[in-house]
Amino acid sequence: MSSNNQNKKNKKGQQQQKQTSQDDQSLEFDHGVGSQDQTFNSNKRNGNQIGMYQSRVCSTEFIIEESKGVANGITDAFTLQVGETRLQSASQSIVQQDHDDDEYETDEEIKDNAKEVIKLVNVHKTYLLGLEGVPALRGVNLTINDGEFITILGTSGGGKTTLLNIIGTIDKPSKGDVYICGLRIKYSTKDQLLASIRLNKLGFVFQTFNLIGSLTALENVELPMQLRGKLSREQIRKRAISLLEEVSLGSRLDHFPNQLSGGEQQRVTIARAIANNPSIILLDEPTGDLDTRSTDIVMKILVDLNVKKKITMIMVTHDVGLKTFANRVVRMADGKVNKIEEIDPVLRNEHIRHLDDRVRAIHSGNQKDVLAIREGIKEENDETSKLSSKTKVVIPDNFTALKNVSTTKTSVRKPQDYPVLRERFNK
Ligand SMILES: Nc1ncnc2c1ncn2[C@@H]1O[C@H](COP(=O)(O)OP(=O)(O)OP(=O)(O)O)[C@@H](O)[C@H]1O
Repeated sequence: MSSNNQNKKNKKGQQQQKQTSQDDQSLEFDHGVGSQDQTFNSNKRNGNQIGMYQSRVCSTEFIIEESKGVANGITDAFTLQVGETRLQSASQSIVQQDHDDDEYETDEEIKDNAKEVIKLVNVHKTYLLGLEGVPALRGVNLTINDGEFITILGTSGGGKTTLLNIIGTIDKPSKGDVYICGLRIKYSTKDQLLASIRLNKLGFVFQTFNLIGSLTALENVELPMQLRGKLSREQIRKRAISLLEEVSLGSRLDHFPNQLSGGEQQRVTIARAIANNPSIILLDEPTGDLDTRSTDIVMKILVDLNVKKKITMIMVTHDVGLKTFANRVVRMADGKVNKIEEIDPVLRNEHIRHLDDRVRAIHSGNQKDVLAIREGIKEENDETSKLSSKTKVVIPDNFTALKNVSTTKTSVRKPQDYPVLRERFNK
């Protein structure tokens, strides 16, 4: 597109905005990622003024309602509502938008940043510990494109989690610019707006699963959809079931987190994370508590979400073996990005193919195949098999208790099997 056309488009966009009943009112956003394609429109629906913020890769819908009894200037006369959650004091998030033609970027720049979903420019984060400041990030610059899989590796205390929290809007930078889907996050950005971004744009998966213990797997997955308030009860239930089926937990819907293994809990967390169709999933050590088998299953789900559904993945991990599932590896130390490594696509595809083979073998129950396929540890496998052929477990005669151990299969227990839960389940 020529810059003339772009300028015309921008001007037209500005005129259209001026013609709306929300003349000159817009969500606050600065010109950052994909700014040339950001639009703000509003129209009336069911008596509510609906605002739609849209960039090339993201969109967020808001209900703007004239609030009652507030008349201190036009920017104070609105309350921002997202889904069912009325967001108070959002008037400060709705400010004058005055685009000047010269604020738009050139065609070259448009091509360059068309797919950026995250951009951090000289980001600092200092935590206050008593009277002392703890510098966690010291000038981080990073751009992540739509659909990329990024792994963040680095030294302990290097700032990986802090960086993830800032990208996830859980924390705000002390200094520097953060753009998420084109929206600029500042220290002054209202918590309500951040909550809306989290609910609509981001999915989270943590090492510790963070499932709500008193809710079943199904209820945990339903929760973000209920908070968002866009689907009916039936639609939410149907989608939650299908998401759990997608992560092979269709038979465990009514199970509580403490009745699931670590790997299964993590799969529930992933189903919950994708419930609202996020553009980006943030993962902090998602396989940190899992054995290799569960790690493979979880990684296969994550890689599929990235490759097939084009969801951007940003994963903090200590497991160097996982780095080849990413497009790029960001290495952090002392609060800085000290290296960014591109993974050769051929190598990445090969590793993904090996992963597919291993997971297929796991599902077919052939653990021997899984070990044989596991690349990079072949020699170790050889050592292990030598060891296992030599090593014999001898049970001493006087250990009768062990000799009489029953070898019947462990049955899967349902909530009804637990007296404490039976009452709740039958309600
Ligand atoms: N809430 C906090 N208050 C004070 N200091 C903090 C806080 N969170 C993190 N820090 C400090 O910030 C620095 C970066 O911590 P961060 O957790 O981001 O590192 P990390 O790379 O994720 O470490 P690890 O790999 O050990 O999890 C560390 O020095 C840490 O002690």
